[in-house]
Amino acid sequence: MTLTDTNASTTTAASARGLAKTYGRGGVEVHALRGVDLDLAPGRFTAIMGPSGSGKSTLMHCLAGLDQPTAGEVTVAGTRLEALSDDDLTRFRRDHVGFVFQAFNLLPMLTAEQNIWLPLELAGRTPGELRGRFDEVVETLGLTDRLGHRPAELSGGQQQRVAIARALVARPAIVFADEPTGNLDSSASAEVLSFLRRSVRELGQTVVMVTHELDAAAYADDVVVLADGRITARLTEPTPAELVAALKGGAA
Ligand SMILES: Nc1ncnc2c1ncn2[C@@H]1O[C@H](COP(=O)(O)OP(=O)(O)OP(=O)(O)O)[C@@H](O)[C@H]1O
Repeated sequence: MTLTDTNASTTTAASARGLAKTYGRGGVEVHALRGVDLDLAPGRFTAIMGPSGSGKSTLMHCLAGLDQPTAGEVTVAGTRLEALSDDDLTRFRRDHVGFVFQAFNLLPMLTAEQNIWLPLELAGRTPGELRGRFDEVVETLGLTDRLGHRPAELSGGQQQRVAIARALVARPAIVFADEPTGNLDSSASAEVLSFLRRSVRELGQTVVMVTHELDAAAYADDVVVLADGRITARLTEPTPAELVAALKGGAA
């Protein structure tokens, strides 16, 4: 296995214990998470699935340090997030967490290569130390001959691959992908998912993806199913039938 983050805990890339998140107060409380325990092993591709409103985004945001849980603990790359100040948390996310969103969020006036380097430049890191990693990521994502193109000159799938390269280049302990194929047609989705899969297999990257799509979840090693703020199933390389049964809340 090629683990790429030296700070990562040897057993989990990220974990949650007793995670709860309640929005609002008084008579209008919404219990988005109701006690979630989860361990995400390094070098694996995990899909988080469940009905609309089941807590998928809230779980991802708490794991990524973008939202604070009401109760419970989150550990990423061996660091307890609740122990960090706001500034330290921002720095921690920048150095250890990668994000891929449904909207590609590329800057239109920059080339693919400039978009990939931008977060590192903003963080004051020099390309020198990461040149080899850049080449490896670009090769894995099939972008070598697209680096000089601006986003408007790339297909949707290629733009999302640039966004994934941008998330991977700093060697994050974990990459969170929120509906990464939500804006893509089915062939571009398949292309993006297979490259995401390659980044797990070939670069040892840990990836967590929220998705509604059964086809997308089929690329993952592990699937976590949420319903009403609780984990109702954890499946490893499920068959489509097992996945459908778990999503319906029945026994697989
Ligand atoms: N900022 C907020 N304020 C109040 N309630 C919220 C807030 N964010 C989420 N919720 C509520 O928490 C619950 C879980 O929301 P969450 O977005 O995590 O679900 P989800 O599974 O990601 O849904 P979807 O698949 O529709 O994106 C929902 O009932 C939602 O309305």
